Amino acid sequence: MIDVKDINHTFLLGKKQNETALTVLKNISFSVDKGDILAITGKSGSGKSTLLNIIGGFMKPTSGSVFIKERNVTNLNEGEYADFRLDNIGFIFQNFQLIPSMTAYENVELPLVLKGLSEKERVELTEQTLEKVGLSNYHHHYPSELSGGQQQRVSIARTLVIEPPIILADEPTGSLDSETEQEILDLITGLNQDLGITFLMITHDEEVARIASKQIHIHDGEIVKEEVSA
Ligand SMILES: Nc1ncnc2c1ncn2[C@@H]1O[C@H](COP(=O)(O)OP(=O)(O)OP(=O)(O)O)[C@@H](O)[C@H]1O
Repeated sequence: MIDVKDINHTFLLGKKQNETALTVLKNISFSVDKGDILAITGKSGSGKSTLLNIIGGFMKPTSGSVFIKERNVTNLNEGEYADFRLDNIGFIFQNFQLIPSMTAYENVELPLVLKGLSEKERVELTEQTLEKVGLSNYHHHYPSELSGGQQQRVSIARTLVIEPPIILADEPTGSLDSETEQEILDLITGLNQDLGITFLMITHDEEVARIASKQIHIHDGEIVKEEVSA
């Protein structure tokens, strides 16, 4: 479903004419099958977020290609990638990235507004999705009126509402306590098993990596270990 082929990435730092090059990804290749949960592990600064940003189309790699559903997405321009994302890729972030001035319901409904769905379709899908994440009674709450775990559920619902086949998650439980972390991991595992959603997840937490079907470990921009769970 996702094929990452020979990705290299170098940042140029400093002023023009006086730049220094920092290579943060070296010859990264791996593939993810439909229904996998892939954990990308590695210490701070190893290049995990850069890799996820490249796969999510927010950055172009210096060289190499990413194929998603057999399409070479590295060649897409910004607008084309935005359309591709809306149909194929959801995102979950450590700090939830909800819009504070919108209620839980409005946050979840937003991608459907962007997709141009009718109000009737939006109501149905938004209500169903909030129910799937266990937040039927929280439609009118603003993010500041919700716990961290509830906010992450809203952010998962916001991504789920467009029914993406793939979800990219950057430390999805990084700011939650261990009990809440387990609830969110159960939700992710359930979505993977029940809806067949493929997850790519950055984590430095062994507990989180444990739910993965496959793990790649990055050190200084290189894959140094690849493991498939039994
Ligand atoms: N926009 C940028 N410009 C220059 N250097 C960058 C940029 N983004 C990241 N880097 C550098 O690239 C390296 C890899 O960063 P990256 O954020 O991918 O690591 P990470 O493994 O996700 O770290 P963390 O776990 O702390 O989030 C770091 O040395 C970082 O300083």
